[in-house]
Amino acid sequence: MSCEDSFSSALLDRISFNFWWLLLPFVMILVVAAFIVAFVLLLYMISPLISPKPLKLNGAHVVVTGGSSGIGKCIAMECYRQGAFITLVARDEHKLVQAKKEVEKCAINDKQVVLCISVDVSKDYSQVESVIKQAQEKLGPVDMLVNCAGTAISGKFDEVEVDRFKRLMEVNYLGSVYPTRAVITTMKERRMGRIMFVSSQAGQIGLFGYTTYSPSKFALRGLAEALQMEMKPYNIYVTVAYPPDTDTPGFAEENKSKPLETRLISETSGVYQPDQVAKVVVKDAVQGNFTSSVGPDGYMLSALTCGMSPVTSITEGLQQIVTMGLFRTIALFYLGSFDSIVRRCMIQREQSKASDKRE
Ligand SMILES: NC(=O)C1=CN([C@@H]2O[C@H](COP(=O)(O)OP(=O)(O)OC[C@H]3O[C@@H](n4cnc5c(N)ncnc54)[C@H](OP(=O)(O)O)[C@@H]3O)[C@@H](O)[C@H]2O)C=CC1
Ligand SMILES: CCCCCCCCCCCCCCCC(=O)[C@@H](N)CO
Repeated sequence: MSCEDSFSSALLDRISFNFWWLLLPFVMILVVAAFIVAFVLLLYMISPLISPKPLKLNGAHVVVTGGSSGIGKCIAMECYRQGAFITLVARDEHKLVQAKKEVEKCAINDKQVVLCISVDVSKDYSQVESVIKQAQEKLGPVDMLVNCAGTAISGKFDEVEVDRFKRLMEVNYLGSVYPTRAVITTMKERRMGRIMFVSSQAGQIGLFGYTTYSPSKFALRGLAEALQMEMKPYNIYVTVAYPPDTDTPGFAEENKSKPLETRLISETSGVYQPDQVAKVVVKDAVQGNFTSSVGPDGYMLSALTCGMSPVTSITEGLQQIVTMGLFRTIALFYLGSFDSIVRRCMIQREQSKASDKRE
């Protein structure tokens, strides 16, 4: 190799070496950009998980529709025990007066007041609006609205009277829309508030015998999700409660005409006491949790059916991510057992029909 050759190859090495160094700033920019993107993504993931500030029930005005009986009455009592002022809304005045006495027994100071208002929440919006106005004039703006007025009917799809489908949508769905509409403007102005919708486990799964009832409870979830997205910037938090079978006058009434299949399937989840249910759902609403469920089956159902519903804590989000597949596996077994209940009931009925004919 000549002297000249070795000189030019050294020069070439130098040039290529410098070329790589030239890339370094670009690489650094890329790394920084990647970090920024990852950070922004993380912020996006975390931002819906930030928990709201809990509502102080002491001195707050809580309106409970369906507050004269069952779950609603227990919710009113639970809030009263925490120092709230209560408006009970229902139709029957006699039941309202009785409930007022029971709620008053839970007082923790002598300033607390229970107001009763008799109105049908499902019929006329202007009526609902005017009674809410009355309540606000007496006890101040509503801090929390609990939509608990509702009825359950069970029966086979082709045996339920046709007008019941409309009636249940009126009571359970519109009966929650109207009071919510009546309180929301003031809540938006005050940049605070809580709205609770009392759905049901039958608002998470459609079961035999609930073709009238389930849709009216599923509807509440759609309303709640859309409303929550609109209301979050105003610091208003929406909660959907999904109680299991609960020992109330309404439940006793429903049981009188419940198909055997519905009874057997529902037994999977057991019967709870209304004060147990009230404690859980009030706590969730105060914390601003979007979903409120009761009992282990309730917990599994809520994780399984979370879909695109809002999350209110990091643990809730993580639990959903981790448990969903497992719960779906468990759910397949439940679904299998429900199918077999339905099949067995049908075979039994056909056998007893056949033996009746023979006699
Ligand atoms: N008990 C259970 O197993 C479960 C119940 N739920 C839901 O919880 C809620 C309460 O149930 P529960 O406590 O058992 O029921 P109850 O029948 O014991 O109480 C229902 C309450 O709602 C009121 N109400 C009914 N219709 C209207 C109306 N049109 N306008 C105003 N008030 C009305 C009733 O008073 P009045 O009749 O005087 O108007 C009563 O205060 C319902 O929405 C129900 O679907 C959910 C899951 C399980
Ligand atoms: C992992 C998956 C777990 C699945 C568990 C399924 C349990 C099903 C039980 C359904 C009970 C229906 C309650 C209806 C209550 C109601 O709203 C009426 N009683 C009103 O009066």
